[in-house]
Amino acid sequence: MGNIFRASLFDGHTAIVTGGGSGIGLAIATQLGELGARVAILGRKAERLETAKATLVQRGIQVHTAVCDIREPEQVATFVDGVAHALGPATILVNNAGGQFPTTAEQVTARGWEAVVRNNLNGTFFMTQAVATKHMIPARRGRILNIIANVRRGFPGMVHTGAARAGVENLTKTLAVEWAQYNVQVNAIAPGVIKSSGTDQYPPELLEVSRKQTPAKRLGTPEEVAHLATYLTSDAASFVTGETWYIDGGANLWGDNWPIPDPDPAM
Ligand SMILES: CCC/C=C/C(=O)SCCNC(=O)CCNC(=O)[C@H](O)C(C)(C)COP(=O)([O-])OP(=O)([O-])OC[C@H]1O[C@@H](n2cnc3c(N)ncnc32)[C@H](O)[C@@H]1OP(=O)([O-])[O-]
Ligand SMILES: NC(=O)C1=CN([C@@H]2O[C@H](COP(=O)(O)OP(=O)(O)OC[C@H]3O[C@@H](n4cnc5c(N)ncnc54)[C@H](OP(=O)(O)O)[C@@H]3O)[C@@H](O)[C@H]2O)C=CC1
Repeated sequence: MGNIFRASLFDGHTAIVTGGGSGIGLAIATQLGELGARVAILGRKAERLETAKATLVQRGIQVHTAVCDIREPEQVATFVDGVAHALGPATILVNNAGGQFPTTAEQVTARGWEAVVRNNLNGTFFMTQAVATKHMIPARRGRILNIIANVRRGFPGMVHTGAARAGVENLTKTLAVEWAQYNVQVNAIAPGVIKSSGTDQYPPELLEVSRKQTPAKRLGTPEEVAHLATYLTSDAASFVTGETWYIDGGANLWGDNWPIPDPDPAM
């Protein structure tokens, strides 16, 4: 599918896309950049960022990259200041960095729980607070978009990420209200199962179950998520705030979210 948006839509904007070095984040960074935004991406792996930067620059996009772990507030502050210096204050923030691993609730260790909650909930808040206070609130202008997951019916099989993403969904509502006075809109996207560099790490049989459980009978693409992100960060959505937008081929309405093991017959 081609791009339905106006080429100069984001002229004069600076967009931060966390985790913009791969998958959904890179698709969003590409689309915002192709529509005129200057783009800043971060991640933990320098090599991944360099490869993504080359792709974006090849498309004529002005890019800033820096290694940053969103779980560390000092690194976040340094990154956000670096963006202002390199590209100007951010008008758009897409909190896309995150992830987890499949586990039963009985088996998850304290360190595993903490790693996932820190990544998805703490990291999103640290980045949001820094960008809003340093760039958006002083300018009285900003769009924040949080990428979460399908948590409508809990997240059996990934209890840690379900709890963390539900936290981000609630954060989205709270900040939409608190920051409406500053002309900062805050929304969330809940993707279903998307074929990406992220899900390529999951066992193919799990993804096949998800495909069958999706009414559309296919997985989504990063570009489809990027189209929704473009709408929600554009002026077309200037009266939209505090909402979570599902993009999942109907998956949240039907079928198992993610397969959980059958009961152990010995128990
Ligand atoms: C249906 C929708 C599908 C959604 C798809 C997507 O989201 S696609 C996107 C997918 N993309 C992503 O998910 C990318 C981002 N995700 C990540 O970087 C990791 O998943 C992370 C969030 C755990 C952080 O990692 P990190 O390197 O900072 O963490 P760390 O090394 O410090 O580990 C801390 C503790 O975590 C535990 N533990 C860790 N891994 C596993 C495991 N596989 N197995 C079991 N346990 C695991 C372990 O207890 C460990 O403690 P230990 O044993 O060392 O004492
Ligand atoms: N694909 C799917 O089906 C779904 C994905 N999602 C979510 O969408 C987002 C993008 O996923 P996707 O593109 O598929 O997967 P990827 O694994 O490709 O993307 C995750 C990105 O986040 C970065 N990242 C992870 N942790 C940190 C951290 N602590 N600090 C900075 N950067 C970090 C990674 O870079 P690096 O490793 O270099 O740090 C990577 O670029 C994730 O939050 C994911 O959980 C939600 C629902 C479904």
